This record gives sequence, structure tokens and C-alpha cells, in this order.
Amino acid sequence: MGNRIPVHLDGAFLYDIVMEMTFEGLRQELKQLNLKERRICIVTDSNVAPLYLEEVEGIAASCSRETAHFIFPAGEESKNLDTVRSLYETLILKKFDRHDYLLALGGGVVGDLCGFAAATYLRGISFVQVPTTLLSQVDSSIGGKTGVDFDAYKNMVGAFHMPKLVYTNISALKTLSDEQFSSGMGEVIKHGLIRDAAYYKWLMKHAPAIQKRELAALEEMVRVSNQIKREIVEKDPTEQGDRALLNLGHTLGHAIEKLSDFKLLHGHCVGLGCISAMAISIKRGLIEAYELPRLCEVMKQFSMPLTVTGLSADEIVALTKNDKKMDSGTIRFILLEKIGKAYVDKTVTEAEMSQGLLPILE
Ligand SMILES: NC(=O)c1ccc[n+]([C@@H]2O[C@H](COP(=O)([O-])OP(=O)(O)OC[C@H]3O[C@@H](n4cnc5c(N)ncnc54)[C@H](O)[C@@H]3O)[C@@H](O)[C@H]2O)c1
Ligand SMILES: O=C(O)C(=O)C[C@@H](O)[C@H](O)[C@H](O)COP(=O)(O)O
Ligand SMILES: [Zn+2]
Repeated sequence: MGNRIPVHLDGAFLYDIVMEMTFEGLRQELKQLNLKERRICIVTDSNVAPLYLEEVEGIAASCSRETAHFIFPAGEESKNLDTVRSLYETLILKKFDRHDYLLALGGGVVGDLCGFAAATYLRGISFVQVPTTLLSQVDSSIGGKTGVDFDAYKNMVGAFHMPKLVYTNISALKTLSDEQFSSGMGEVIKHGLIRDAAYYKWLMKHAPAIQKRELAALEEMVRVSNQIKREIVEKDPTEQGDRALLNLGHTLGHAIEKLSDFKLLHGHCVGLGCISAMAISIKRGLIEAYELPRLCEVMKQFSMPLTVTGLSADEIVALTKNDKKMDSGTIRFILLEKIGKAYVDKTVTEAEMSQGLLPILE
């Protein structure tokens, strides 16, 4: 495969996304970053550490002056300022300076939190993303959106801070649970819906191979999703315009995620939000009604939930007021113009959102 996707900003090279089947290639990539005189702190969680920390820290040690690691309890519940504070304490204790590096080894929680610490420690140090979940390999490791949750607000505190490298070992997905794999498919389906109808069709056709985690299918899927995300973030790195399209399914999805106390996974909530966004788009006559059962069928093939229990439309809609896509009191909602093309709509009403939620509420 073409295993290297360069990301640019204003035409200048920024960093590579490298896709491999082992961690070994990370050695060469870190060497290229010239870290012989630098320290590297590997940030990871309690599930990933026993699986991959030893190998990755060994590689990092061979390319740097010194390594350290910071392990926090796995899960969205840790994505907060308390964990960031503990990480700052570790970095201060180990005397990390402005030239040293952080390395995020794990899923989107690790990447978002580590990236935010890198953006803010000493007013910003460098970091590398080594994503190990499907969701982080296809979406969260790319584009430099970093941050943590704050009280009732998802991703409320954050910064744009670009990594120096994204190194993806696709074979690390073999240890991922079925549930987490299925969650990652929420962002994958989103990529097809917003940007690439042919990719959406390809996902339907290759669902059995993807579900069996056949490496060739996974390689192709990670590559295409990475290209879609790269193209969007290159054009609009700080979400002044089209980057907001990556939020398809997120306005309602984030509200559902929070109301479930993070028991429902991010990608699953995005999938539910995509069903609602599609229902609104159909109601407005933008796309054909048969697309909704078709989307549900795709999601079913990837073992994604199609409904949610115990939540009301009113409480979900009320929580969308916390969304960062609010613009002077108006929500910037992402709708579908057709499969493969999304747009930002500022006219979606609370009544439309409530109606759009009907297909997913039990
Ligand atoms: N910054 C962005 O652009 C962006 C994009 C999408 C999502 N996100 C954020 O990403 C987070 C979700 O990320 P996630 O789904 O990766 O969750 P996660 O980081 O919590 O990882 C999911 C679980 O899988 C475990 N795990 C990770 N890699 C593993 C492996 N290879 N084998 C076995 N277990 C493994 C983790 O320990 C965790 O328990 C959310 O907080 C979401 O808001 C950010
Ligand atoms: O990269 C982006 O831009 C995204 O919006 C990707 C989303 O999948 C992701 O969940 C992101 O963290 C959402 O960010 P938010 O700032 O809208 O909460
Ligand atoms: Zn997301």
C-alpha cells in the first residue's frame, strides 16, 4: 500500500501519517525526527500499557536520550483536567523541557489528552501520535484537535496542536475488543457519508471482510479514511469552515454520549447521530427515504446500536445547547445534501431535532 500520507499546512509539509503492520518502523520515523538529545514521555492508559508499552518504550529509548511513561486509568472518565494535571506533575518532576516530546500510545482518549498536555505544557511542546484503536487510527490522531471534557461539556477545553508524526500500526487492532472496533466504524461511516459515496458503497460491499478484520480490508479502509480526513484538515485546520463537516452526527451524538454517562461509546453515539441527521435531511427532501434503512443496515453489519433506551428527545435536544458549534445562539448542524456530500445548516430547529431523534429512541 502507499503507506505514507503527508499532511500540509498552507502548502508546507507538516507531518506524515505512516501506516504499517508492526511498531518496528516507528524506530526509523523517530530517528528522522532527530531526538537523540531529547526525552520522550509515553502517555498511555491502563489497558494499552500491558499490551504495547514495553515494545514502544524500547523503540523510543533507542532513539532518544531518556524515556519516561505516564499511565492513567482507561476510559472517557479520565479525559479531564485532573489527569492532565497529574501528567504535568510527572513532566515537571522528570524535568521535561521545551525540546522534549510526548508520545500518545492508545486510543482517542489518550491522543486528545496527551495532545492537549503537549499544547499547553511550557506553552507547547512536540508530540507524536501512535493510535491503537480503530477510531483513533481513522480519525482522532489526525488534524491536531486536542482537548478534554469539562463538567457536563464534551471536549470543552482544548487547543489545535499538530503532531510531528502519526504512526499507525494496523495490526494493533487485533487486540481491540469487538465493541471498540464497532465504535470506530461510526467515524468510518461518517467519512463516507460526508465526502465519498463510492467509499460508503465499498464499506457495504466489504463489511464481512472488515468485520473479520482481514488486514487487506483494514489497510484500505484506514488509508481511505485518512485521505478523507487529511484533505479536510489541510483545507481548514482550525475549523473556520468545512472542517465542521467532520461533526456529522456529533451534535446529537455528543449529547447522547454525555447523557449515557459515557457508557455508550463515542463512535456508536456518532452513528446514532448520523441516523438522526439523515432523518432530518430526508424530511427536508434532500435525500431519498430509502437511504435511512440502508444506513441502518450498514450499521447493523458493523454491530453498531441503532437505538438508545431511557433517554428522551427533550433532554437530548436541551443538551445540544452545550455544543461548541453554537454560533450566537444558533446551532451549526451538519446535514446531508446527498450521500457523499454534507453541509453546515444554521436553520435546524429544536422540533426538527426532536423529530430526527424518533428513529433512534426506544
Ligand atoms: N481529536 C479528534 O479529532 C477526535 C476524533 C474522534 C474522536 N475523538 C475522541 O476520541 C475518544 C474516543 O476514542 P477511542 O474510541 O479510541 O476510545 P479510547 O481511547 O477510550 O479507547 C477505547 C478502549 O480501547 C482500549 N484500547 C486502545 N487500544 C487498544 C488495543 N489495540 N487493544 C486493546 N484495547 C485497546 C483503551 O484502553 C480503551 O479502553 C473520545 O473522547 C472522542 O471524543 C477525538
Ligand atoms: O477532527 C475534527 O474536526 C472532528 O470533528 C472529528 C470528530 O470525530 C471528533 O469527535 C472531534 O473531537 C469533535 O470535536 P468537537 O470539538 O466538535 O467536540
Ligand atoms: Zn468523533
